[in-house]
Amino acid sequence: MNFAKMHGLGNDFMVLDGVTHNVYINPEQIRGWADRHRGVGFDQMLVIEPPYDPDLDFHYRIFNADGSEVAQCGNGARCLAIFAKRKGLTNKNHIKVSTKAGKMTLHVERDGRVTVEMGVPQFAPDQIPFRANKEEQTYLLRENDQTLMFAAMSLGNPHCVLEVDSIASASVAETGALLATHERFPEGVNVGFVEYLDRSHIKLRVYERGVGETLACGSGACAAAVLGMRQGKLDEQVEVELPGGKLTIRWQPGQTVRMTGPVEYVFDGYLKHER
Ligand SMILES: N[C@H](CCC[C@H](N)C(=O)O)C(=O)O
Repeated sequence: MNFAKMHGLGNDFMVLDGVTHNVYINPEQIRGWADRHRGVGFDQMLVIEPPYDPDLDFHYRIFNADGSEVAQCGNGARCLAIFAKRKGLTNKNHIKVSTKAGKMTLHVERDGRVTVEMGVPQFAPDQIPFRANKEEQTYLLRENDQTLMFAAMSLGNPHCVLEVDSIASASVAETGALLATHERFPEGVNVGFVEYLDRSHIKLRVYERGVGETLACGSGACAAAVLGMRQGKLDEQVEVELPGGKLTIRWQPGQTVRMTGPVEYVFDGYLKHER
């Protein structure tokens, strides 16, 4: 089975062509291939498939390293656009795809970066989903001997974002693991830690559901920017500095979030794969 290894700011992917071939995978295989010592090694697996809808170009499926299937991956969407063009699956520069979350458009820019229309953010607790009595700008959660304050939303996948004075000293692993599996997030959650530099620049680290901390999280960058804008702390275009590099996020209330960033195509691989 052929695959491509790609990344967006170090958030790395094993990409499979499910358009030209039938791809048969299961969670146990995904976990094995995700292993960075015994397998290929990746944060997520992406599978591009034929569209379900005639006015779309492709459908795409996303699997975390733990084998869980999810509905949104911003860095992955950028890589998918470049993969589809490199493999000759399309010659378009504006590619319409669907995921479990809905429809997105991928715009391949002249400089090789890709802009993704990520969809309209959802803030209602039952849309995230997050167990809360009503929608708030920020929520408080008491756990052990600490009180955590965060904002929360969905972009087809759930995000909560905590403001910290310095992301360098943020307890990403501990607090990330605690929130990512907390009962008040019945489907889990991606946990962002944001440091505000000014009204158009933030620093961000993300503990991803189903993976752990990654070098970058596209939907997490969108969530941190949108939640900051919504709290009046950020302007409508924000540069998000992640450990792996920078993304540009643009949003206005009621509109789709737009994320722009780079893509790297690292290598083509082949896996001897018995079904
Ligand atoms: N871990 C995420 C999926 C991948 C998101 C991230 N890699 C991105 O670039 O958006 C989740 O379980 O919702």
